[in-house]
Amino acid sequence: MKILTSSQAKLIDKLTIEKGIASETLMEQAAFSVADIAETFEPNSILCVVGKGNNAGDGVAAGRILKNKGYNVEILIVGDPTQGSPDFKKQLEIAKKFQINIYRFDVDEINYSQYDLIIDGLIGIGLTGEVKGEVAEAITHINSSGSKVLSVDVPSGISSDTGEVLGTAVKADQAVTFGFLKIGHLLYPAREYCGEIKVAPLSFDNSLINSINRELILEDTVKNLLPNRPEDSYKYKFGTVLILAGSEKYPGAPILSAIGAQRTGAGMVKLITPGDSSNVLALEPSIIYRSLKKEHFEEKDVENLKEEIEKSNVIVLGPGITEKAKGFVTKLVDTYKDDKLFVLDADALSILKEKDVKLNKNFVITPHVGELSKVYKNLKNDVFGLEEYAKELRCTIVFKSSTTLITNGEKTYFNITGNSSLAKGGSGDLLSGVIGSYIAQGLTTLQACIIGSYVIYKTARDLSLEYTNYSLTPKIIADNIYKTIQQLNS
Ligand SMILES: NC(=O)C1=CN([C@@H]2O[C@H](COP(=O)(O)OP(=O)(O)OC[C@H]3O[C@@H](n4cnc5c(N)ncnc54)[C@H](OP(=O)(O)O)[C@@H]3O)[C@@H](O)[C@H]2O)[C@@H](O)CC1
Ligand SMILES: [K+]
Repeated sequence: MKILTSSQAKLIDKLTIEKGIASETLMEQAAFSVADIAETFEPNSILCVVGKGNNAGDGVAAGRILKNKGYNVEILIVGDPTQGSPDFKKQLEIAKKFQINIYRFDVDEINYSQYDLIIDGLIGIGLTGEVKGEVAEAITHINSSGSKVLSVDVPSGISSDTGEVLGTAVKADQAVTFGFLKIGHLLYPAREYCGEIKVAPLSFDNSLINSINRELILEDTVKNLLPNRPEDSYKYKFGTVLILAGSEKYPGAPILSAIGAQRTGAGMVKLITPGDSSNVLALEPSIIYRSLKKEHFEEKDVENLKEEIEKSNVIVLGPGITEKAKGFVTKLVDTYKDDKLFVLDADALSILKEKDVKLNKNFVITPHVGELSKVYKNLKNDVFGLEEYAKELRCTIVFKSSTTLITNGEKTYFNITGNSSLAKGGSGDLLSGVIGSYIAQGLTTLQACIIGSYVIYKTARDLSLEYTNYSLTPKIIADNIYKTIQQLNS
């Protein structure tokens, strides 16, 4: 499912109209979908609260369709309708002919609570700046009405490009958008304001779809990425993952990475760690394990580990290493950046603090919000900034957040499969191992991040029904990864 910015949506709209599909036709289609979804609320009475742009046009047209079907519908206009968009004004003229009561926010007193359903057609993708004045007041009324709310396109007040609340926003039970999702639907806080999101079809010109470089990760996207596993194969065919992780202080993190790699199909998983993570063998004896018996990795270990490094396909570097291993990370990356594939996680990311650090397409980095803010800046709602950073570093970034973003600067994937069960120490360690495993099995770094994150997040989502988001742990997720792989393989 492709994801658009507001300007891409406007462009697709414009190009479709240029090909001869009238804007009225698109609006009628949009309004029909809004009306269809409104009916699922089984309302007796409906208030369409509209502004004066085309989002309002959709709202008025949906109201008229519902009125025509026999529902008790009224319309409330916020703003001066004489200043409205041409399509909005047209819809208003039509609505008048259907004997709908039309009120004005600045004139009429409305009891918002008397309606079972409010259709929010105040502002859609045309939002510019913070919501103020009458529109802000109307949003407050909608939110305190106690009525069900269906937002047209996006909840009014939500930025469709960042998911931020600009001033104030409508809290919807459902939002119906057209043709494609918008970035704003998928990021917090907007995800909480949208409620359930429906994507209704519209006769858009689809020739532009291939040029849209942002996409939501769905099961179908991932199914195609599951690496082939021919019967006639041997372990080296599925790659060797070398996990360089842990320290005396953090012996658990490398265990999770190693199990993650082993349980997702890598041919061989080697774990080398400074501390004592020997428990890994009790959990998964097939992992090759060695301890350097010291507090943390040191620069000279790069030379000591030469053989293991050179025999590996991909190196997962960072979980639990502490900042004391920085010299080791810098040397390892400098020495092998052109020859090996890398997944850099946790304290390995501290090398990004250095000025002018350049990675390359061999690298995946997996920062969470805090880690990225330390080495770069806070990009929580800034997809464009993240894409720029990936381009600058020339690598693939997995930005772990309530909506995880995966980008190489050219293409960006949104993962909304996870939940708060993953907001725990250890989830990231597990994920880094899984991504390493898929790279070892021959996927591109981008593909490995897509399937790797999906496998962990989907497993977590399914398990949290039983375990709850509180009690689910990365180890339990690791033990159940096979269930998600089974689903993908069916
Ligand atoms: N593919 C498509 O594109 C299709 C689009 N369609 C629909 O069109 C919608 C886009 O319509 P759009 O471009 O007319 O903009 P829209 O969302 O109505 O907002 C403009 C209005 O908001 C107001 N306003 C803005 N900022 C404000 C603020 N901070 N505070 C207060 N007011 C503010 C602004 O007021 P003004 O600044 O002009 O005074 C103006 O009146 C889209 O979301 C979808 O529903 C469908 O019909 C089918 C195909
Ligand atoms: K809206």
